Amino acid sequence: MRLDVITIFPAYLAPLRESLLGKAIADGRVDLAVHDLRDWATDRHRTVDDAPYGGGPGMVMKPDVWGRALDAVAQPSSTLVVPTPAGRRFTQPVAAELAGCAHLVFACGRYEGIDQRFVQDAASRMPVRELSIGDYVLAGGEVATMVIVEAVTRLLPGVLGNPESAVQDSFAGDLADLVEAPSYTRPPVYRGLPVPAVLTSGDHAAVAAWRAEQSRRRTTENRPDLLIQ
Ligand SMILES: Nc1nc2cc(Br)ccc2s1
Repeated sequence: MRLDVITIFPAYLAPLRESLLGKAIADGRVDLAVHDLRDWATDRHRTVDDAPYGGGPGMVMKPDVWGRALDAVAQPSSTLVVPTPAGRRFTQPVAAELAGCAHLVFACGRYEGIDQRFVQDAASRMPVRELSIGDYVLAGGEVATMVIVEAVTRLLPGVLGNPESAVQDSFAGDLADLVEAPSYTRPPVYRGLPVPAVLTSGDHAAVAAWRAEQSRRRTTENRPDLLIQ
């Protein structure tokens, strides 16, 4: 998979080269390039924004600068991902879908967002996914891009140390609409708190049943919205 990220704060994306994704890049499983949007600005001030038509607070990012940037990195197999609070919800199934893409281009908006004509024009020549990572507003799309990139690339073959982990994730595979059961490891007693006895019983069927019940209990307590579908 190739990832191109376009942003006015390239340094913000530095953490993507750490940990699992950093190893996937070193192993050649993922190609990552981060680009400074201002490289495609045409004036000496490298301007990327302007006042909003129709009035209102803040500034809007210019479509022409974004259009030139996308033209420079796009390939026939590209999918454009635009993190935005106004987008469709980014979920584990969406992460799995994006993990099947050959090339993802991330457009990190700032200010009041990107002129919609950039998205409209891009959609005439490639798949475009406007995605929300949650019902809150960040200062820009960079953090949302890192969330999406991590959720997607951990699903790629060979990136996760133990691919079984992805099957037992919350919201995925066996737990499609449930959160995962709580996890425990040594010591057997921590500050007077023992590990649930079933987990040291050696009875795999009992452990599986207990975990399924714990997933249902936790989902009911923390995410009842997942049960109404
Ligand atoms: N939750 C999110 N907030 C924002 C803000 C901007 Br500005 C750009 C993208 C996103 S995604």
